[in-house]
Amino acid sequence: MIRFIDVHKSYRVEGKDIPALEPFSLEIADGEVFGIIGHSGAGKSTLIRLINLLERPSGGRILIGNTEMTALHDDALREARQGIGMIFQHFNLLSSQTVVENIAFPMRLAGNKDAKAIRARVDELLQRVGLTAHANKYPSQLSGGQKQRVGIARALANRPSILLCDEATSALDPQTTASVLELLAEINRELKLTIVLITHEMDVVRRVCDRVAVLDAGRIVEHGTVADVFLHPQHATTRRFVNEALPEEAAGEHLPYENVPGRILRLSFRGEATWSPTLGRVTRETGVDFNILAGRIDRIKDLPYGQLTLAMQGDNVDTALRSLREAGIEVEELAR
Ligand SMILES: Nc1ncnc2c1ncn2[C@@H]1O[C@H](COP(=O)(O)OP(=O)(O)OP(=O)(O)O)[C@@H](O)[C@H]1O
Repeated sequence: MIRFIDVHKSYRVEGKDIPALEPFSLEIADGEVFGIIGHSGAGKSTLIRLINLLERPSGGRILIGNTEMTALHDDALREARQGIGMIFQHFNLLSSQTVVENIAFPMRLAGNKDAKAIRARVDELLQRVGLTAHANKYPSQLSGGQKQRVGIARALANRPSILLCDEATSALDPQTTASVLELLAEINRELKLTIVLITHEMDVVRRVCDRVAVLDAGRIVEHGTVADVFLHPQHATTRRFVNEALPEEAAGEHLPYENVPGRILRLSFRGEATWSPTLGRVTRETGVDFNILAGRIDRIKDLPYGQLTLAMQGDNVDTALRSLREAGIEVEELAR
């Protein structure tokens, strides 16, 4: 578990303390993929760099497991950092070194002198990230997606339990982004390591994260499971991010309802409820009529979900809504 306890951070600029992160406490569980989303300048890089103490907090404590990171210095800190891998937006590879040498680098840095063992580990990592055929190339001979795969292999070299991803897909096209996110999800599943990623794209959060925190001007304004935050965003900033990831019409938020007869409802289905014919059953049983105004079916990580905006009419609408809720469908009334 990564724990931030009453942490805050200011930068000293020209003799003045400029706050970058307001005091916050946060827990990130072992084995989860945790996303931090925010606009430029919100404090994402600062927050993620606090975890491995690339930035020291101005106050508060940061713990990883039972180790208080904020109490460590020098050798102890260097050792603790070996348990934390990091990948970057611009990859940060050594341009004069081959793929193999780049991946071997952190093992050498950690004092490993067994060339055979290092090479065996590099080969294993090359296979994991799908770059075996590119082992002897230099970074300039690789595509952006391949460079990030080298970054991932290098970050995994010393078998960390935490992987930090600093805008790892921001420089990649959508298709390459999807394949790198799929690789991160696979690593999380198979190696059970904790992944903390920062991004300004809700779609990245939707594809791989279990939970998310929304940062706005140095404050965590909302956090929770991705499904909760995605389907019921509370804060204006979160709503903007969600709407960027979805065509707004699909959520049915701003349709001209005035001329539509009936009560305007938004139904959200999660998991198994997405596939079961509950709406048909309930409307048959209660004799209500409905008219679909907007809708979508998608996935949040591995969870299928659907949202339908509809107008419902009839004498038994309240009974129908009760039955839908009992069947695990969330019902919001948008207008009546
Ligand atoms: N080394 C520094 N010295 C002074 N101020 C800094 C420093 N690093 C960051 N800041 C300031 O702290 C605030 C948060 O910056 P941070 O880089 O953490 O945001 P971010 O959300 O990662 O933004 P971006 O997506 O643009 O990288 C900003 O106002 C920034 O100008």
